[in-house]
Amino acid sequence: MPSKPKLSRVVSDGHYADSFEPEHEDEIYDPVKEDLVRRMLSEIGEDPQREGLRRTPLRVAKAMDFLTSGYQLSAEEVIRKAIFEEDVKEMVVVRDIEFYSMCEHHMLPFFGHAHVGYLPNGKVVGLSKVARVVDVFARRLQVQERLTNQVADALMQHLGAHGVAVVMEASHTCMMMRGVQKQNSTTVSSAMRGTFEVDQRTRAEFMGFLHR
Ligand SMILES: Nc1nc2c(ncn2[C@@H]2O[C@H](COP(=O)(O)OP(=O)(O)OP(=O)(O)O)[C@@H](O)[C@H]2O)c(=O)[nH]1
Ligand SMILES: [Zn+2]
Repeated sequence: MPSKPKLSRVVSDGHYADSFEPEHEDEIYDPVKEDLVRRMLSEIGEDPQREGLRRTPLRVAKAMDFLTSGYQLSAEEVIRKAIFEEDVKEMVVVRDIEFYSMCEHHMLPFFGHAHVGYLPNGKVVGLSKVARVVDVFARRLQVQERLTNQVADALMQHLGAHGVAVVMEASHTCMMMRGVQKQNSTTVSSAMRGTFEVDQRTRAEFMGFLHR
Protein backbone atom coordinates (compact mmCIF):
# COMPACT_ATOMS: atom_id res chain seq x y z
CA MET A 1 0.00 0.00 0.00
CA PRO A 2 1.49 3.36 -0.98
CA SER A 3 1.47 5.71 1.95
CA LYS A 4 -0.91 8.63 1.78
CA PRO A 5 0.65 11.96 0.89
CA LYS A 6 1.23 14.09 3.94
CA LEU A 7 0.77 17.79 3.31
CA SER A 8 2.86 19.70 5.74
CA ARG A 9 5.09 22.47 4.56
CA VAL A 10 6.60 25.77 5.49
CA VAL A 11 3.89 28.31 4.75
CA SER A 12 5.87 31.44 5.50
CA ASP A 13 8.84 32.51 7.59
CA GLY A 14 9.36 29.17 9.26
CA HIS A 15 5.76 28.42 10.28
CA TYR A 16 4.38 24.98 9.49
CA ALA A 17 0.76 24.39 8.64
CA ASP A 18 -1.00 21.59 10.49
CA SER A 19 -0.27 18.30 8.81
CA PHE A 20 -3.13 16.89 6.81
CA GLU A 21 -3.50 13.38 5.48
CA PRO A 22 -5.99 13.25 2.62
CA GLU A 23 -8.01 10.05 2.29
CA HIS A 24 -8.51 10.46 -1.45
CA GLU A 25 -6.51 12.08 -4.21
CA ASP A 26 -9.49 14.27 -5.04
CA GLU A 27 -9.14 15.91 -1.64
CA ILE A 28 -6.21 17.88 -3.01
CA TYR A 29 -6.61 20.79 -5.43
CA ASP A 30 -3.89 23.31 -4.60
CA PRO A 31 -1.78 22.10 -1.64
CA VAL A 32 -0.13 25.44 -0.92
CA LYS A 33 -3.37 27.44 -0.80
CA GLU A 34 -5.08 24.65 1.15
CA ASP A 35 -2.31 24.64 3.73
CA LEU A 36 -2.73 28.39 4.15
CA VAL A 37 -6.47 28.01 4.71
CA ARG A 38 -5.93 25.14 7.13
CA ARG A 39 -3.54 27.30 9.08
CA MET A 40 -6.06 30.16 9.14
CA LEU A 41 -8.71 27.77 10.47
CA SER A 42 -6.36 26.71 13.25
CA GLU A 43 -5.49 30.33 14.05
CA ILE A 44 -9.15 31.27 14.56
CA GLY A 45 -9.52 28.35 16.98
CA GLU A 46 -11.17 25.84 14.66
CA ASP A 47 -10.28 22.22 14.12
CA PRO A 48 -9.46 21.83 10.39
CA GLN A 49 -9.74 18.04 10.76
CA ARG A 50 -13.36 17.97 11.90
CA GLU A 51 -15.68 16.50 9.34
CA GLY A 52 -17.42 19.69 8.25
CA LEU A 53 -14.11 21.46 7.64
CA ARG A 54 -12.02 18.72 6.04
CA ARG A 55 -12.79 19.80 2.50
CA THR A 56 -13.13 23.49 3.33
CA PRO A 57 -9.52 24.40 2.42
CA LEU A 58 -10.05 22.79 -0.98
CA ARG A 59 -13.34 24.62 -1.48
CA VAL A 60 -11.84 27.94 -0.40
CA ALA A 61 -8.87 27.46 -2.75
CA LYS A 62 -11.25 26.81 -5.65
CA ALA A 63 -13.48 29.74 -4.69
CA MET A 64 -10.50 32.10 -4.44
CA ASP A 65 -9.24 30.99 -7.84
CA PHE A 66 -12.65 31.75 -9.34
CA LEU A 67 -13.04 35.07 -7.54
CA THR A 68 -9.62 36.22 -8.75
CA SER A 69 -9.77 34.61 -12.20
CA GLY A 70 -9.76 38.06 -13.80
CA TYR A 71 -5.97 38.20 -13.39
CA GLN A 72 -5.71 35.45 -16.04
CA LEU A 73 -7.96 37.25 -18.51
CA SER A 74 -7.45 40.19 -20.81
CA ALA A 75 -10.16 42.65 -21.76
CA GLU A 76 -8.49 43.09 -25.13
CA GLU A 77 -8.94 39.41 -25.97
CA VAL A 78 -12.55 39.42 -24.82
CA ILE A 79 -13.38 42.45 -26.96
CA ARG A 80 -11.30 41.50 -30.01
CA LYS A 81 -13.30 38.30 -30.51
CA ALA A 82 -16.58 40.11 -31.05
CA ILE A 83 -16.21 43.44 -32.78
CA PHE A 84 -18.49 44.01 -35.75
CA GLU A 85 -18.39 46.79 -38.33
CA GLU A 86 -21.79 48.45 -38.11
CA ASP A 87 -22.98 51.89 -39.12
CA VAL A 88 -24.45 52.79 -35.73
CA LYS A 89 -24.17 56.38 -34.55
CA GLU A 90 -26.37 56.39 -31.49
CA MET A 91 -25.48 55.53 -27.94
CA VAL A 92 -25.53 51.90 -26.83
CA VAL A 93 -26.21 51.24 -23.15
CA VAL A 94 -25.99 47.92 -21.31
CA ARG A 95 -27.36 48.50 -17.87
CA ASP A 96 -27.85 46.52 -14.65
CA ILE A 97 -24.89 44.22 -15.20
CA GLU A 98 -24.51 42.55 -11.82
CA PHE A 99 -20.98 42.09 -10.55
CA TYR A 100 -19.18 40.67 -7.54
CA SER A 101 -15.73 41.85 -6.57
CA MET A 102 -13.51 41.85 -3.49
CA CYS A 103 -12.11 44.93 -1.78
CA GLU A 104 -8.36 44.92 -1.64
CA HIS A 105 -8.33 46.25 1.93
CA HIS A 106 -10.22 43.46 3.66
CA MET A 107 -10.66 40.86 0.93
CA LEU A 108 -14.39 41.01 1.57
CA PRO A 109 -16.96 41.12 -1.23
CA PHE A 110 -18.47 44.22 -2.69
CA PHE A 111 -21.22 43.76 -5.21
CA GLY A 112 -23.77 45.65 -7.21
CA HIS A 113 -24.57 46.74 -10.73
CA ALA A 114 -22.61 48.30 -13.55
CA HIS A 115 -24.12 50.44 -16.29
CA VAL A 116 -22.05 50.86 -19.41
CA GLY A 117 -22.66 53.12 -22.37
CA TYR A 118 -20.62 53.86 -25.45
CA LEU A 119 -20.81 55.90 -28.64
CA PRO A 120 -19.80 53.64 -31.55
CA ASN A 121 -17.31 54.79 -34.12
CA GLY A 122 -18.12 52.44 -36.99
CA LYS A 123 -17.84 49.37 -34.78
CA VAL A 124 -20.05 47.68 -32.20
CA VAL A 125 -19.11 44.99 -29.72
CA GLY A 126 -21.07 41.83 -28.83
CA LEU A 127 -23.25 42.82 -25.89
CA SER A 128 -22.22 39.89 -23.69
CA LYS A 129 -18.63 41.07 -24.04
CA VAL A 130 -19.46 44.30 -22.24
CA ALA A 131 -20.58 42.23 -19.24
CA ARG A 132 -17.51 39.98 -19.62
CA VAL A 133 -15.20 42.99 -19.50
CA VAL A 134 -16.85 44.01 -16.22
CA ASP A 135 -16.10 40.52 -14.85
CA VAL A 136 -12.48 40.58 -16.11
CA PHE A 137 -11.79 43.49 -13.77
CA ALA A 138 -14.30 42.65 -11.01
CA ARG A 139 -12.71 39.25 -10.41
CA ARG A 140 -9.59 40.78 -8.92
CA LEU A 141 -8.78 42.55 -5.65
CA GLN A 142 -10.18 46.01 -6.26
CA VAL A 143 -11.33 49.38 -5.08
CA GLN A 144 -14.56 50.36 -6.73
CA GLU A 145 -13.20 53.52 -8.33
CA ARG A 146 -10.32 51.69 -10.03
CA LEU A 147 -12.68 48.96 -11.22
CA THR A 148 -14.91 51.61 -12.78
CA ASN A 149 -11.96 53.30 -14.48
CA GLN A 150 -10.50 50.05 -15.80
CA VAL A 151 -13.77 49.02 -17.45
CA ALA A 152 -14.07 52.44 -19.10
CA ASP A 153 -10.44 52.56 -20.24
CA ALA A 154 -10.50 49.02 -21.67
CA LEU A 155 -13.63 49.67 -23.72
CA MET A 156 -12.37 53.06 -24.88
CA GLN A 157 -9.03 51.63 -25.96
CA HIS A 158 -10.07 48.37 -27.60
CA LEU A 159 -13.39 49.44 -29.09
CA GLY A 160 -12.14 52.71 -30.58
CA ALA A 161 -15.39 54.34 -29.46
CA HIS A 162 -16.10 58.08 -29.54
CA GLY A 163 -16.77 57.82 -25.84
CA VAL A 164 -17.46 55.44 -22.97
CA ALA A 165 -19.42 55.94 -19.75
CA VAL A 166 -19.45 53.59 -16.78
CA VAL A 167 -21.48 53.97 -13.60
CA MET A 168 -21.20 51.40 -10.82
CA GLU A 169 -23.34 51.14 -7.73
CA ALA A 170 -22.23 48.75 -5.01
CA SER A 171 -22.64 47.59 -1.41
CA HIS A 172 -19.41 46.89 0.44
CA THR A 173 -19.65 44.07 2.95
CA CYS A 174 -16.57 45.44 4.76
CA MET A 175 -18.78 48.43 5.65
CA MET A 176 -21.73 46.17 6.54
CA MET A 177 -20.45 43.12 8.41
CA ARG A 178 -17.63 44.88 10.27
CA GLY A 179 -16.07 48.30 10.76
CA VAL A 180 -18.62 51.08 10.49
CA GLN A 181 -21.50 48.55 10.07
CA LYS A 182 -23.77 50.55 7.77
CA GLN A 183 -26.24 48.22 6.10
CA ASN A 184 -27.96 50.49 3.63
CA SER A 185 -25.32 52.75 2.18
CA THR A 186 -24.37 52.23 -1.43
CA THR A 187 -21.42 53.71 -3.27
CA VAL A 188 -21.78 55.16 -6.75
CA SER A 189 -18.72 55.70 -8.92
CA SER A 190 -18.44 56.86 -12.49
CA ALA A 191 -15.90 57.10 -15.27
CA MET A 192 -16.53 59.25 -18.33
CA ARG A 193 -14.29 59.10 -21.36
CA GLY A 194 -14.25 60.90 -24.72
CA THR A 195 -17.54 62.56 -25.67
CA PHE A 196 -19.11 61.66 -22.33
CA GLU A 197 -16.38 63.61 -20.57
CA VAL A 198 -16.59 66.77 -22.64
CA ASP A 199 -20.24 66.95 -23.69
CA GLN A 200 -22.75 67.48 -20.92
CA ARG A 201 -25.70 66.54 -23.19
CA THR A 202 -24.20 63.17 -24.03
CA ARG A 203 -23.62 62.52 -20.35
CA ALA A 204 -27.17 63.59 -19.53
CA GLU A 205 -28.59 61.28 -22.23
CA PHE A 206 -26.68 58.37 -20.71
CA MET A 207 -27.84 59.22 -17.19
CA GLY A 208 -31.39 59.44 -18.53
CA PHE A 209 -31.21 55.80 -19.61
CA LEU A 210 -30.35 54.79 -16.05
CA HIS A 211 -33.56 56.20 -14.55
CA ARG A 212 -36.59 54.09 -15.24
N1 LIG B 1 -12.38 54.47 -1.87
C1 LIG B 1 -12.63 53.21 -1.54
N2 LIG B 1 -12.45 52.81 -0.29
C2 LIG B 1 -12.71 51.52 0.01
C3 LIG B 1 -13.16 50.60 -0.92
N3 LIG B 1 -13.33 49.39 -0.28
C4 LIG B 1 -13.00 49.61 1.01
N4 LIG B 1 -12.61 50.90 1.20
C5 LIG B 1 -12.18 51.64 2.39
O1 LIG B 1 -10.81 51.48 2.65
C6 LIG B 1 -10.58 52.07 3.91
C7 LIG B 1 -9.45 51.39 4.62
O2 LIG B 1 -9.24 52.18 5.78
P1 LIG B 1 -8.36 51.73 7.03
O3 LIG B 1 -8.57 52.76 8.12
O4 LIG B 1 -6.97 51.45 6.58
O5 LIG B 1 -8.99 50.32 7.41
P2 LIG B 1 -9.99 49.96 8.60
O6 LIG B 1 -9.38 50.31 9.91
O7 LIG B 1 -10.39 48.53 8.42
O8 LIG B 1 -11.22 50.93 8.32
P3 LIG B 1 -12.76 50.80 8.72
O9 LIG B 1 -13.45 50.05 7.60
O10 LIG B 1 -13.25 52.22 8.83
O11 LIG B 1 -12.83 50.04 10.01
C8 LIG B 1 -11.92 52.01 4.65
O12 LIG B 1 -12.38 53.33 4.80
C9 LIG B 1 -12.82 51.23 3.67
O13 LIG B 1 -14.17 51.63 3.75
C10 LIG B 1 -13.33 51.04 -2.26
O14 LIG B 1 -13.71 50.30 -3.16
N5 LIG B 1 -13.05 52.35 -2.52
ZN1 LIG C 1 -12.87 46.70 2.51
